[in-house]
Amino acid sequence: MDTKKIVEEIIENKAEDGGIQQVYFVACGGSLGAFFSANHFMQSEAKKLKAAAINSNEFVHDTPAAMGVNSVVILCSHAGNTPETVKAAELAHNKGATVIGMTYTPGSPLTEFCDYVVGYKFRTDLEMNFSEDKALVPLTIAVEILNQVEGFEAYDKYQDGLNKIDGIIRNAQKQVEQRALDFAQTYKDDKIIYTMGSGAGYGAAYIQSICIFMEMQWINSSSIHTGEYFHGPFEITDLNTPFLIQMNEGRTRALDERALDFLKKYAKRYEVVDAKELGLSTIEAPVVDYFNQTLFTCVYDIYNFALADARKHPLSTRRYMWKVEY
Ligand SMILES: O=P(O)(O)OC[C@H]1O[C@](O)(CO)[C@@H](O)[C@@H]1O
Repeated sequence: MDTKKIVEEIIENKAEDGGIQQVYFVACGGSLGAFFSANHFMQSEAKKLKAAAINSNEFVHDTPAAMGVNSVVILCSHAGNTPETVKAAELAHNKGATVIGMTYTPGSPLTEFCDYVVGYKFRTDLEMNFSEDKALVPLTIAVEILNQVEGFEAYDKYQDGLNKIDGIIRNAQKQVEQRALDFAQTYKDDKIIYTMGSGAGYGAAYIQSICIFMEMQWINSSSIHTGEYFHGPFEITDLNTPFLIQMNEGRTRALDERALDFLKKYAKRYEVVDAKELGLSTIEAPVVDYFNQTLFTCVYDIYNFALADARKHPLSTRRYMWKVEY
């Protein structure tokens, strides 16, 4: 069933109970980060609908009081077997919420408690169109929910963006090929790399920090919000500390520019990934913000393969994950 029909059916089923009032995005790690732009979209654009992105275990132990028959709970687990995400799905199901499960693994344990199961493509899928990316699938669901519940004026502009994003990302990936190799050579021996970002693109910086630098490369990191940078983190800026700063195209670009101006003055080792320079501006202004995350994540792929190669540390290396009890 396509997204539009799924949302129509959910609205019909909830019509007598007060309709959809809340949307919760629930997952762990990279799958939670993939929800950030969809959640940001809801929080920015909705006048009545409430939305939150919540770690699965927090959702289980500190369940929002409003969660129930008027909620749509969208969960994501790539493997579909992260225990706390499966538990969160079961809890949402038992409370009467409509449960949408996103997984890359059909038939995985997560799907047992889902009213709808939605797939997505992963960036290693050679045949993929980037509009089916893990961050864009929940965003498309969110756009559909908002449009059908409250109306969303830029709905057609969003569909146009979906049609354009694949070409934009393919060009951008080519554009950064040499830069990624240079980055890998420059930073391969660093023990710490901070990431910086803001707004609807922030999820890419978050994933890059926790899943790539920390999990897959064992490099210390933290994602710093460019607006928050001036309220603490900027004190660690010096000529040696590396930063990867992403520049959004859209409403929060001013925050990123302010942080970059400071880096230009007081830092020396920073890499700039700029959505405007990478061609995102062909997507129309009212919706362009929401495409930053997928562009950055897919461009980081090129950097990450180069870095892993230069460091001789494959992205699949783990010490604890899936190996010990946790
Ligand atoms: O529930 P999922 O999406 O399979 O996630 C499992 C793991 O994969 C990651 O998203 C990336 O390896 C981790 O952050 C997470 O712990």
